[in-house]
Amino acid sequence: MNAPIALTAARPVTDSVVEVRNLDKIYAGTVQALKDITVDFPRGQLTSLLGPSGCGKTTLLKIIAGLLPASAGEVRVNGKVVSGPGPERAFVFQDFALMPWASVIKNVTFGLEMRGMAKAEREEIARRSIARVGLAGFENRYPHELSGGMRQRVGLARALCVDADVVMMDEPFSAVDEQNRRKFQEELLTLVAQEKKTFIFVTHSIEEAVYVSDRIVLLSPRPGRIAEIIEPDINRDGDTEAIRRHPVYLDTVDAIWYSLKTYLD
Ligand SMILES: Nc1ncnc2c1ncn2[C@@H]1O[C@H](COP(=O)(O)OP(=O)(O)OP(=O)(O)O)[C@@H](O)[C@H]1O
Repeated sequence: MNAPIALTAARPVTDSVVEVRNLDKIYAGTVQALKDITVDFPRGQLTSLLGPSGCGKTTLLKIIAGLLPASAGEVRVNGKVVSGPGPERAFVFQDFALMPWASVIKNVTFGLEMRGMAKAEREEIARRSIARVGLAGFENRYPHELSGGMRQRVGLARALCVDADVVMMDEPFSAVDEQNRRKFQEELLTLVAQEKKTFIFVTHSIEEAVYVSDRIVLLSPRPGRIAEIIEPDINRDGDTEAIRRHPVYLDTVDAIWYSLKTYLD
């Protein structure tokens, strides 16, 4: 079988927020999760990390977040070497990591409270970000009173309210049903356009990556290496529903599937 189309190769990055250089990760001295990863994340864009299960997507994201040390190589954010978490980076966890005993607003203000911000100011900021993710009116509810999709929004509101340059999301839509997943993907596009932040998004769904990403970093199976970097040439300014029927969307999904399939054969 021939590849359906050539993938649109990425252009060189001129303004990167995050620079990853020659990164290796070896767990417990034996499991090589990542090998010689060098990649740039352009400012204001959404970049997806895509690849088969176990290829090191979460590992790479956590190293960029400063939650996990690299075994070799380095990450720079706005030119500064990462040695731990920092206020310019926010992380949305796969399970949203909400505090079950705390209300929505308390969960959202947590990061600001850690920074020592006064209560009135942090609550005002939190209310704004809760509204931005469509949860106005739910400030005093508790996580167990919310659906999976709403909990996901709380996790996102918490990441937005710390006003980080870089928002990292680890499979944020994996716990919601297909209909909500589509809705969130559309909302994410609006958010990326409005927020002018740099988003790094982990997914193992090819369709999702092509739908939401300006740039897709395709990783090979473990040890994860950069297989390809793709920039789907899709205009995302207009009707978000139309993207899924766009010939470039369909061809790019096919071409990535073909590319990943070579690893499975
Ligand atoms: N703490 C750990 N100790 C040892 N090995 C680990 C550890 N964490 C992850 N690994 C291994 O490293 C590899 C990469 O894991 P990682 O979770 O980054 O992959 P992933 O691409 O995010 O996977 P998935 O799509 O299934 O979430 C896997 O083989 C995993 O088993």
